[in-house]
Amino acid sequence: MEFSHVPVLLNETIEHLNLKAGGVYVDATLGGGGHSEEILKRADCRVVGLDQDEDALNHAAKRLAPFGDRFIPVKSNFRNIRKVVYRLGLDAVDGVLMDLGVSSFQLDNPLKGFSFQHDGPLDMRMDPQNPKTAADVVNTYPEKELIRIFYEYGEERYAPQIARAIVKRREKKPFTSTLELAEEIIRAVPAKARREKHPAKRVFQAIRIEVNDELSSLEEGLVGAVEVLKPGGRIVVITFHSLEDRLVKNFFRREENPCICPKDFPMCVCGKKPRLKVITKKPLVPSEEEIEKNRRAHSAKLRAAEKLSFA
Ligand SMILES: C[S@@+](CC[C@H](N)C(=O)[O-])C[C@H]1O[C@@H](n2cnc3c(N)ncnc32)[C@H](O)[C@@H]1O
Repeated sequence: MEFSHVPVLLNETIEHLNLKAGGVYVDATLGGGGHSEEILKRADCRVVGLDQDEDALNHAAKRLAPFGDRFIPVKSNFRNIRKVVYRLGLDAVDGVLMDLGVSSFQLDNPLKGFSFQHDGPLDMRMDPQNPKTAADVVNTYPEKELIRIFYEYGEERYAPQIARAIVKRREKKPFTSTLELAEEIIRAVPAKARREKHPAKRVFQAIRIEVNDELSSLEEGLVGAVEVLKPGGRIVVITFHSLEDRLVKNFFRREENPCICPKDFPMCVCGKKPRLKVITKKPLVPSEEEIEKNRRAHSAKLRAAEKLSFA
């Protein structure tokens, strides 16, 4: 299968990473290697590229082979960024990029089971070694738990109706394919909801987040990223839905202003010191021109922050 993924907010990412010759940058979501390639072209630096999907990693390693030992591929979840950096014998790095979610390659490959439009196995694992698949979630989670996931991770208003329909149907025959599930979701929502976005979009997002434990990975990855950054180093995060964006925004805010003392205290006694300065007070979004060329970019938001010198 052809690997095609157009990097989102490419110039904005490069600009906010503030690249310098001799620097070391972690691309924590290597994917097709588009962002990494541009980083390697724009500065005489090194890139450590992480992905939990071995197919993505192998493809990107081939694409970036011309850069020789300036590119270091590592199969890992970015929640382990600290371990990866220290194992490579590095004390700290100059920048970290996270371009979240799945790549077009993963979405368009029916065998990975991410798409509600192409039929494939109910899988959705970015890392095939992860024991939990989408089929496990859909066929074994209690109804209450499905409702919670659809509400929390999909912000799906028809969560109870969809969860009920899934549980009723699986009692007769467990779900095995993406289209079976998508069709059941379509039947479960009221007719007016079928006219809006594809009714399965939010539920598929929710199941994908659950299968890959995406929000905890992100939280842990952000903590690790701040720790491995050198003073003055930058972290750039591109998100694709409001849950991720809120998590990043709140994390950056807490790191910029961590004091937990009551507001009426004359001075800080909690001792918590800021570690980041937020560079993007509002998130950057793609231009209309970029969205026209690449539909996938339409929900992207970029936030960047810099590690403080005394952190
Ligand atoms: C949106 S794509 C990145 C595309 C890339 N920036 C490019 O230009 O081609 C996201 C990639 O990150 C990987 N990924 C997502 N979450 C991850 C995590 N927690 N740890 C490691 N890799 C992750 C996915 O497998 C996918 O290949």
